[in-house]
Amino acid sequence: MLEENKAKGSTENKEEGTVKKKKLAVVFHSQNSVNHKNHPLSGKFSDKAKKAKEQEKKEDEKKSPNGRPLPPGTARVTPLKTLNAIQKKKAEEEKKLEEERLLQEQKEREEAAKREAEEAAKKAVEEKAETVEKPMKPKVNKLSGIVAHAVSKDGGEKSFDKERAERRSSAFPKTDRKPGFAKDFSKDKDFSKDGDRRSFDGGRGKAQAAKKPAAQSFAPEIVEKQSRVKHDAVKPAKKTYGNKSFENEKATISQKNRAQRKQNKYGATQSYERDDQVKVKKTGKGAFIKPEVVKTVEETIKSITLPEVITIKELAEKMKQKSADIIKKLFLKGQIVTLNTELSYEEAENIAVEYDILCEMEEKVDVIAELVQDSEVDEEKDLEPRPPVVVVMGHVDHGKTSILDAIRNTNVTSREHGGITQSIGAYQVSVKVNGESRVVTFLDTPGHEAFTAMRMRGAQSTDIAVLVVAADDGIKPQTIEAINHAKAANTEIIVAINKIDKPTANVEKVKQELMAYDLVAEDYGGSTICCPVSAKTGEGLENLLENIALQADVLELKANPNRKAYGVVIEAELDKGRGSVARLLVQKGTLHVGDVVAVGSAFGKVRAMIDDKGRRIKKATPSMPVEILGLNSVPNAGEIFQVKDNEKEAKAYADTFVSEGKQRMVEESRKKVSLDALFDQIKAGELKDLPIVLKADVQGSVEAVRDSLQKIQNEEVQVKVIHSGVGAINESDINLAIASNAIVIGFDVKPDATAKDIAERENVDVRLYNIIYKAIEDIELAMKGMLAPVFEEKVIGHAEVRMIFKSSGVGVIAGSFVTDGKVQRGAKARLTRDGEQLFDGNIASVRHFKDDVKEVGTKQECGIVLEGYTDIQEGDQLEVYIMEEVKR
Ligand SMILES: Nc1nc2c(ncn2[C@@H]2O[C@H](COP(=O)(O)OP(=O)(O)OP(=O)(O)O)[C@@H](O)[C@H]2O)c(=O)[nH]1
Repeated sequence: MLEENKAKGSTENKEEGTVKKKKLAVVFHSQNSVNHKNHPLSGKFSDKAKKAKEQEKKEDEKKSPNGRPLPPGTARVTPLKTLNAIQKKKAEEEKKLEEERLLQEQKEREEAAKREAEEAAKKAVEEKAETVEKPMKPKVNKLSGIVAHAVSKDGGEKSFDKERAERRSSAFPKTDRKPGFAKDFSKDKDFSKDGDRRSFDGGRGKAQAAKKPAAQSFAPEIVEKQSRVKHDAVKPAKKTYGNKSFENEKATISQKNRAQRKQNKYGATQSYERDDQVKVKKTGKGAFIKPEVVKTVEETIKSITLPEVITIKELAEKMKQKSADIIKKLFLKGQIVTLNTELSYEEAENIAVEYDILCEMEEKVDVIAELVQDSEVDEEKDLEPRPPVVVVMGHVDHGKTSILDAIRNTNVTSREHGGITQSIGAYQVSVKVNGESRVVTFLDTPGHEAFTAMRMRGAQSTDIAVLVVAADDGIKPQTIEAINHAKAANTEIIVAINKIDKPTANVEKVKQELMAYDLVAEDYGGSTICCPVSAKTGEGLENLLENIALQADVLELKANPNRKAYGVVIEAELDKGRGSVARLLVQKGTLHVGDVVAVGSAFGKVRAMIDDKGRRIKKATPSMPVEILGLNSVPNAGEIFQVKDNEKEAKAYADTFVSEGKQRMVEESRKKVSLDALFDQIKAGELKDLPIVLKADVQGSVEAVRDSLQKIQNEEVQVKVIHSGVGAINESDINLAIASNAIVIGFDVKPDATAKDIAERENVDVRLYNIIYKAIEDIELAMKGMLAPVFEEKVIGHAEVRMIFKSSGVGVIAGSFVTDGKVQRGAKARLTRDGEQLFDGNIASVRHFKDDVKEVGTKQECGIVLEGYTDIQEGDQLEVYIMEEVKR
């Protein structure tokens, strides 16, 4: 109807003009008003109607819901059903809102995750590019691999989304997305952690989750740090929780406080956490945080190597500490030291231990020993039999030279005979053994010299020692010496019982005597080969040679001839016309003319080579003695020679030898065994045996002293008498002592002049005794480090008595004139009259005029009081001396 009126009015308006229009407007107004009687809702909103309605409502309220009037005094209430419905509706509305909000948040998170993934992908690509350029560190390698997997083009994103959805559904089960979620979320610590991480970091969570296993296997620290970083990094996101964020934040704060309390308790954690927090702030929300490898501080025990002696300064440098600190520490312990104070290894070790530093004793490399060592290792298949090298030893006049000559003369062919013009210290002979031609090399240097010199570098140059014993004389001191030399060098001994042509010869007696020296002849049940020979008649020589050859077979003497030559110098000299001449024994390989030889401090190219028959030869094979020309200087006998590739190499060898040799000489002179240093050497573990060379005036003494000495031993060291004999200490004894680093003990004997010279030069400790127990006591004390010092008399001046004074207080004063030197208080004096010594004792006091003085010098007058001696006369001579401690 309204529509109709509207249409009608508009038509009328159009038809009747403006006046009508006005009227119509009024009509329209009245007709459209709800107050108009024609209005369809007329009366509905009128005051009257309103009032009526209210009245009706009041009436209704007085009725029960089912329309019955309420009893007076009761009010109408909303039914429970209706209330429930209202609440349900409200809850549904709230739920709807909450779901919408969560959906919104989820959307936001997905977007954030996408951004993260993109960023991670970008980083991975960058890292990959870096790893292509540089060699990858393990950490980068693993991480880049993981990231690459997370963003791989095909399926990478897909699996990423899928995994993210899975994780989200597991991290946020739908039942948890309720209004109480935030509260529960914050209360549940474990869930809160994971939930935080998984829900807020989105894509990063995925990437990191993907990294996690790899990172764990790589270094647990990485994972720990990552989780902490992520946990903090998501904090700002919590604020987006709208009205729930407050509760969430409260939970975070309480969590933080708990962490803080924990941090305060453990300082280390505190600083660690703080560092991370700083990092989080820097990186900001949503940024990809590259996990850092936390360097594990491993407790490493430092160790240093120390020499036997070290200065404070050197020690500080080795320990990387300040010298001042060490000096201070020692000072506080009552030790006053300076930078240059030398410390023993033990002292230095004690200091180092205080700095938690372990010490090791510096191992001294014997450069020369290394240098002379044969660097080439011969294989068994390359070895070929070589002639034995034999040395002939024995007592004086027992026939050594005669035997050697006889062997040489009977074994050289007529062609060679005339050729023997010179001795080169060794020669070779051919022997027929069982119809087979065999060669034997003889060294014709005096036996013990050959041993001592050859043993200089520890080279075993001789294979067999022929001990010559005259059948008519038996074992003599030098025979024993020779036995001991051979034994000390571990050389096989073949006994040649010589002069069997003599009527007084007694072969059996010699064999019996030999038994005292552990040389038991085969026919006496032993293994020592004894060959009766006569150098004069030549009898038995063939048999001797055969036995030598057989013994060589037993010893299986072999060498590789196809390699660079290596051997030993037999002797060497400077020849006026030919320069340096060295006689060598080739032990391995083949020496050729033109080879460059290095031998000790000498070197040079072999210019010429001469054999034992004086012939020029081009090459020398194992066990061959040769004379070579061409060295730049004269080498020492016993020195090792080696063939080098070129002169430069040989020169370098020689240079090292010279420099090291000097150093070694200093050290060796210090290291020589002496009773004074014995204890230190034992303690340092340098000594296990104490070798002794014993000489006495009679055999009875030798045995008595030897037996007593050999009984001396303690836990660390044992006395070993390596040689004992009757007679003065000679050159040979000293040489043996040098070669074996032994102490020489003389009982009622003295060293001869040469022996004394060598002993002094070579620092050999020679001890002389005339009472057995004193010798034993000294060695025992030395082994315990308690050997008393030795004092030596030192004359300091002479005086002549010119006047006698008598004093009631001091007795007789010898008014004397000091002719030379000085007279010293506390010194000793010997008074002689007409060459006869009347007094030897202490000087009680020395006066100059009336004053007591410490000393009076040459050409001065003084008063001397002798302790306990008054029978002094004018003209008496006084020799003043002091007792000085001598270093032994
Ligand atoms: N009857 C006899 N005399 C011999 C024999 N061998 C050596 N002689 C003699 O013994 C003496 C010493 O001989 P050498 O060969 O000089 O003895 P050595 O051991 O070499 O002597 P040194 O070189 O001084 O150590 C000489 O007069 C030889 O003639 C032998 O078998 N029978």
